[in-house]
Amino acid sequence: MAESTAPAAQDRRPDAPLADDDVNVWLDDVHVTYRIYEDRALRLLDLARGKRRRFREIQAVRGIDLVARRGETIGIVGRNGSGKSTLLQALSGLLPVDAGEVYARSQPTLLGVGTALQPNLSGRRNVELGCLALGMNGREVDDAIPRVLAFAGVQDFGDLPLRAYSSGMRARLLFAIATTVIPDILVIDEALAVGDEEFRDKSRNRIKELREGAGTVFLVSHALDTILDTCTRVLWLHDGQLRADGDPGQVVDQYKADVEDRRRRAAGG
Ligand SMILES: Nc1ncnc2c1ncn2[C@@H]1O[C@H](COP(=O)(O)OP(=O)(O)OP(=O)(O)O)[C@@H](O)[C@H]1O
Repeated sequence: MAESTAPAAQDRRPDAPLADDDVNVWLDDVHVTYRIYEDRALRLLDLARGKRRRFREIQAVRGIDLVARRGETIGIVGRNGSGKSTLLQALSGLLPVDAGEVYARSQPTLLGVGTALQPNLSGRRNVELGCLALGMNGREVDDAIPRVLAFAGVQDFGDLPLRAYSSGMRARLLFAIATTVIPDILVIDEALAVGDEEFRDKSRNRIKELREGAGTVFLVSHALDTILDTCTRVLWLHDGQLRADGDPGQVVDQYKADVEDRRRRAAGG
């Protein structure tokens, strides 16, 4: 059973936890289901025969309750397909929920490996567009460009199109853009894992600054060392549900023990 910091049942009013100034995000019994239509050829055949389209439902997130406070860096661990990315997208407002509610004090900034940068535009231009999207004015953008390129370590590549960057360089630039303005709520999906060791240290420090700036950071990663180094609290997601929520060391140990157990059982031991 997860030790959840979810609000008590009698507090389930829309604004109950948000009345507390320290609460940045509140997930109230959130469910997300994907509906996937089967093979296109079969679908056309079904339509021709007047049958209804066949689909499968995948309940990726099943009833998550969570209260996230300022100053928390919340790691999310779990095996492949356990619903981590889906939860981050729902939390960031990019995916509709089927049931439950997501409350956030401000728009979360989602930083993921797949987040869009424009491959045919230069690094400089991508920084410019990113900073404008974050609400900076022209002068702030001009100031930010060299700083962001330098933080990402791509100052010598500023004029080259992004397609000439390695995937690590792109991830570094994305991280640098998203963290120029300190967001209240930063959501990171594996992005740290892409940078090299030196950049991981820089991004870890940057996350610490964000946390000290009283923001809330969510971080999904399979790199448990990064989770332990960075997070103040860890959630373990399993089959779309919370298995544990609490102290990073304890939750990561429980998760590792479960992985080991599964490995032994799979090996027939
Ligand atoms: N766009 C999608 N359409 C349909 N099903 C999806 C989609 N994205 C994810 N799923 C399904 O939802 C479930 C949760 O996937 P999700 O990507 O959230 O897991 P995850 O824990 O982030 O996995 P990983 O560690 O592999 O990145 C999986 O069963 C997956 O097959």
